[in-house]
Amino acid sequence: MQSSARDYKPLSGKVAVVTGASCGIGAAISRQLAAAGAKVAMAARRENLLKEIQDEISKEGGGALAVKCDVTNRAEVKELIQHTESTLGPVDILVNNAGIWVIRCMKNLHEEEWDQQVDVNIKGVLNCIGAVISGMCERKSGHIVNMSSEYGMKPAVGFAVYTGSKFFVEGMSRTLRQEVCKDGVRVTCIQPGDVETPGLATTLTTMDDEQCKQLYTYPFPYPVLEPEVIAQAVLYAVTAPDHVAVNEILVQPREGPL
Ligand SMILES: NC(=O)C1=CN([C@@H]2O[C@H](COP(=O)(O)OP(=O)(O)OC[C@H]3O[C@@H](n4cnc5c(N)ncnc54)[C@H](OP(=O)(O)O)[C@@H]3O)[C@@H](O)[C@H]2O)C=CC1
Ligand SMILES: CC(=O)[C@H](N)C(=O)O
Repeated sequence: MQSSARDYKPLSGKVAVVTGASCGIGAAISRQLAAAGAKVAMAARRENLLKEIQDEISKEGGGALAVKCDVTNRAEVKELIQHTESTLGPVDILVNNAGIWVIRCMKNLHEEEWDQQVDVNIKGVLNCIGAVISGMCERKSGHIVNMSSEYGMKPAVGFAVYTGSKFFVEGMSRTLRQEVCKDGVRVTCIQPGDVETPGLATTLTTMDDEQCKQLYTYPFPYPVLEPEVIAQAVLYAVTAPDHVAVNEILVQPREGPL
């Protein structure tokens, strides 16, 4: 291969923000966007983990910025975007990846867990979109990638509030897409099935709900997805030609279809 083709970076000159970038899927997305040439602002609460990934990306010759940010805090999200834009430039790509879940049936009331999932998975996504959407529309260019789930399309015992939050992400994204498509802005939902991440391992190994324990085993009886597979899906969507909208990508383990 000629060196010019080998060195081609499809996201060169682009600025991306990835939330929930300190581990799991968000870390993989940050690495792949940076490898594709984007300058990536990585947001999460655990700054030490973000800094480690930032160093790793820098050593590979990429550009990354670690920003401590809790997506449930609207003021912090606005600061995240302001800091990114003053340091790296206007945001071209927002990846709303931060998300949490608790595996517990609703009848075993833990209302504070419901609030936490709504705060991160719904309000956190809205906070981030709110901080970038008008700028994208003014610039007539932008891409919002929302991390949904296969559970944004089907029920799952023990995941009621989580599935509700991902159904919200799906519905909101469809309408937002219609509102901003003529402003040059694209909205993509990624719908992963089970992905091997710290979040998945922790929630499945610590769940104490008896009904759920009968249903879910860990490790899985078949190979699940690596975070890099989901990062590739994001990369595919954000590198499509400008007039092409990759609106949804459902990626599941072969043995775990809908
Ligand atoms: N793993 C899976 O099987 C699947 C995951 N998904 C979705 O993918 C996304 C990532 O999941 P996954 O990588 O597995 O999860 P992990 O639990 O492994 O990672 C979650 C990430 O979100 C961050 N985060 C959590 N709360 C906040 C907050 N309040 N503010 C900012 N960042 C936050 C965490 O960082 P920190 O703690 O440092 O803040 C961490 O970086 C989620 O939206 C999830 O719903 C969808 C389908 C399947
Ligand atoms: C969080 C999960 O456990 C999950 N499999 C999903 O979102 O699809």
